[in-house]
Amino acid sequence: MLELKDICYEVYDEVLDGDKEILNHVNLTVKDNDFMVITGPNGGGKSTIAKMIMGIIQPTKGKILFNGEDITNLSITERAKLGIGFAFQQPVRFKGLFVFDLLKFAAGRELSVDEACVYLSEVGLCAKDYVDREVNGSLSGGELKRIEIAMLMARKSSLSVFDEPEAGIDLWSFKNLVEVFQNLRKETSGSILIISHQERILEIADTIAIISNGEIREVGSRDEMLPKLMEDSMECTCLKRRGEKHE
Ligand SMILES: Nc1ncnc2c1ncn2[C@@H]1O[C@H](COP(=O)(O)OP(=O)(O)OP(=O)(O)O)[C@@H](O)[C@H]1O
Repeated sequence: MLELKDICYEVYDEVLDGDKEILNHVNLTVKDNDFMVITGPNGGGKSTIAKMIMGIIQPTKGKILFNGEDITNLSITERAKLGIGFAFQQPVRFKGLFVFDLLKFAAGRELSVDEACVYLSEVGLCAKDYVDREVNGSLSGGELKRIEIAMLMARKSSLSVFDEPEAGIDLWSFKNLVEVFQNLRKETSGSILIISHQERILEIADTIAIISNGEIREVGSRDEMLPKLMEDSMECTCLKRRGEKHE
């Protein structure tokens, strides 16, 4: 499905007055129908990988293959057409558009209001209050985040990438969010890649990858990786345990 091959990413850093290495020879494979969670300490390079998969930034070195096709130089739109969907850590506001329009565009087909309402309800929004809302500054960060997740549900991408879906979601709704991902997995035939620090999201993964300092440290099955992460979380703060606040 998705292969990152020897990916490096460098940016010019004014403070250093030189190149700063953000990703260092990253190799990672997301298999068909895999539910992978990438985790690791802040600043490790997780969002950078997500942005690279979507085509928002280009690697300095290396290749990205999607179903065997080299997509390294394809635009965001071209990748979306191939079936890669992305939910941002900080969702974008689209002034002048309404929630229903966004869901319809995301689905890429005719969508009834009833269907749109099902997606909104699934992400814990009272559908009748939101379907006609404009996607402007009046929506809170948490509301936008949920609308974005509903968009990916409507899109049914063959690869759905979520960057910290828990950010801005209150603890009350978080349990539902975990259920949303479990349902998404049951209902879609594609792969899911989630960037997360949350234990409860890691618990529903098939595969867990750990990245720190721009390098993949370890990749393995949930059963293999969770005990190690739990041990590490006693020593560091990279993993948020049950009941901890999501920021
Ligand atoms: N354009 C850039 N210029 C300079 N530094 C950058 C740039 N993009 C990313 N970085 C740095 O690269 C590192 C990795 O950033 P990234 O956002 O990928 O981390 P992350 O693992 O997603 O962190 P978090 O868990 O806090 O969201 C950080 O130290 C960040 O400051």
